[in-house]
Amino acid sequence: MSSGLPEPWTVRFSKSKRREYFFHPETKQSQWEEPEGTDHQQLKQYLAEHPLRVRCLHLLIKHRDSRRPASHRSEHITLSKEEALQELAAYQQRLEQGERFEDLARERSDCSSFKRGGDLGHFAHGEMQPAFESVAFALPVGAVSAPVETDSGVHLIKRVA
Ligand SMILES: O=C(O)CN(Cc1ccccc1)C(=O)c1nc(-c2ccccc2)[nH]c1C(=O)O
Repeated sequence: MSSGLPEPWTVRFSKSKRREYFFHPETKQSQWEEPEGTDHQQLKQYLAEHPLRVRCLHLLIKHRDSRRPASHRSEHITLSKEEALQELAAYQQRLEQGERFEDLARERSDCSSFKRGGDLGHFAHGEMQPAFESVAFALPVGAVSAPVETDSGVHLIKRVA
């Protein structure tokens, strides 16, 4: 679907100003106003279907091959990736049985976000590891991912906004 922006303009999210801005990848020009010739209605429709940022919870289980195999739970994580995936599958079942994602993340996540029930807040493209980002942005609001592997470990991701 077209963004309604004249080529090759793109739309990005400014974290500092917490709003979208427009960027021309060739001239490197950026501006707050919609570029000349933008189809405003099409841009609004596009942004409704292609959010510039999402908000997710996640439950991270680290293993011995994680980039930093340590967390608030263990100074030296020796779990294999296989064992971590098996543990994650058990958490998927508990979610399917109705337990709250936040409670399970608080109970088990190796990420420092455990104390916030796994809440990572809002993030835009380019802020998370690629595998994490692509799954997070593809999730419908309210949905939980299948296990996702990153350099940090293995994750379940729930999109909340
Ligand atoms: O990968 C590394 O070298 C170390 N990290 C990165 C990190 C460390 C502390 C805070 C946030 C991210 C982690 O292992 C890590 N990654 C995450 C993470 C990964 C994907 C999405 C959100 C958080 N959390 C943690 C953590 O310890 O708390």
